[in-house]
Amino acid sequence: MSYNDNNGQVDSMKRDHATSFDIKRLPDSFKKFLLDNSIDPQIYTVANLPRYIRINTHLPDDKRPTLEDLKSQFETDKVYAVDGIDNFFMVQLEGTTQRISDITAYKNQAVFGIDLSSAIAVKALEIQKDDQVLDLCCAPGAKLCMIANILGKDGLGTATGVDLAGHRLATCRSMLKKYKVGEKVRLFEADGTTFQVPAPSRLGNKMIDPEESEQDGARKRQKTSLVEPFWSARLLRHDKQTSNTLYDKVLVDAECTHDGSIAHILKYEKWGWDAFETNFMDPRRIDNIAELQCNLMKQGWNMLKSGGTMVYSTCSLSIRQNEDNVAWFLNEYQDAALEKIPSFNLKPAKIKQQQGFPALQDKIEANCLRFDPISSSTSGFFVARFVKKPLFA
Ligand SMILES: C[S@@+](CC[C@H](N)C(=O)[O-])C[C@H]1O[C@@H](n2cnc3c(N)ncnc32)[C@H](O)[C@@H]1O
Repeated sequence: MSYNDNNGQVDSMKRDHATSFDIKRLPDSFKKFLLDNSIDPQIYTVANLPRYIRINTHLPDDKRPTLEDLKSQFETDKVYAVDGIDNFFMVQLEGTTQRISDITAYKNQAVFGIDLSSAIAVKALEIQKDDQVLDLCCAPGAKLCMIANILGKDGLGTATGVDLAGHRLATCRSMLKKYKVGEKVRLFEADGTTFQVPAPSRLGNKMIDPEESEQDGARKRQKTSLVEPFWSARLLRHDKQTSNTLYDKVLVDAECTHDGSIAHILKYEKWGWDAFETNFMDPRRIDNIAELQCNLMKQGWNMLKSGGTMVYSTCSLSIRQNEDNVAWFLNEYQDAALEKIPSFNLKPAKIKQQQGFPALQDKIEANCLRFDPISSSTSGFFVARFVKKPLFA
């Protein structure tokens, strides 16, 4: 492992990978899935990946742990600030008995765990304090907490989280409350492929969109029926859903086969691979997931302002759910421009070859990011960022 610890910042993520899992134990259908997607099965043998935490910046400065506090609480010097992502730290836990949940900063809600690849997806939204942000698949909510944290307490920015699963949204609500970051957040239990609630028009007694007049609102109020939120912060509770306002930023962190989440896949060792095959490897299930992802991207785009940014991400490493979907989207939406995303200290994996639109391959390779345990020492993750251009500029 080589780190430059001069000022506590990560210089290089090169590390020796310990192995813990015999890939011969993976079921045949999954091995075929990996082969079809040119995914190296060795990624499932990588153990002791670094862990990542974000400081809860809703807390006042004197309640936030410093790098030295974190080293002392983790009982290791191997804690590093991630260069380029404020308030974000990597910790190498092997050799210590501590877990993230053991440290005082975690117990005081001063830090939360979130993988660096996920943080890069949130960072790619380039959230500003007045942004209206839509998170179309928000539960259980680590990215939504980070979004709320970046929006901060000043400004007119809000976050709207949507998820189909009520029980997962309940976890999300608990997280927002636990970290006390939900004062400008609302949640909807809804299908993201048809979700049409506009960005809120008011934050408490402040107008978010000054061009939206009361009269317009009253006229539209007669036509629209209110979609009841699953949960809403007090400041957003009386939104009449009558604005015409679309969102500045949309995150589509789509439902996927989760094959990039090594910890998730290895749980099936205990649960039984049969359940994994039924849940994820059935070809009809994979077709349906890819179609769902395209429909989520479509609706995310419909709800995005001109000039706005949409980030698409999955924790799958399959071509079908990543490069193929990006190519499909670029071909479908002439107003979509793919933008390069900084990878910070991480060394991304190679972008795979999609089949549908060969002319778009160079653009996808130049702009999208793939992460995996071997290349980047993170969970498997894919991120693409689109900006909505004016159609007839
Ligand atoms: C990868 S997880 C999202 C993780 C989340 N962004 C986070 O950071 O914790 C995908 C989520 O999509 C939700 N989902 C599945 N189908 C959906 C749909 N049609 N509309 C909205 N959410 C959906 C699932 O319930 C699941 O919570």
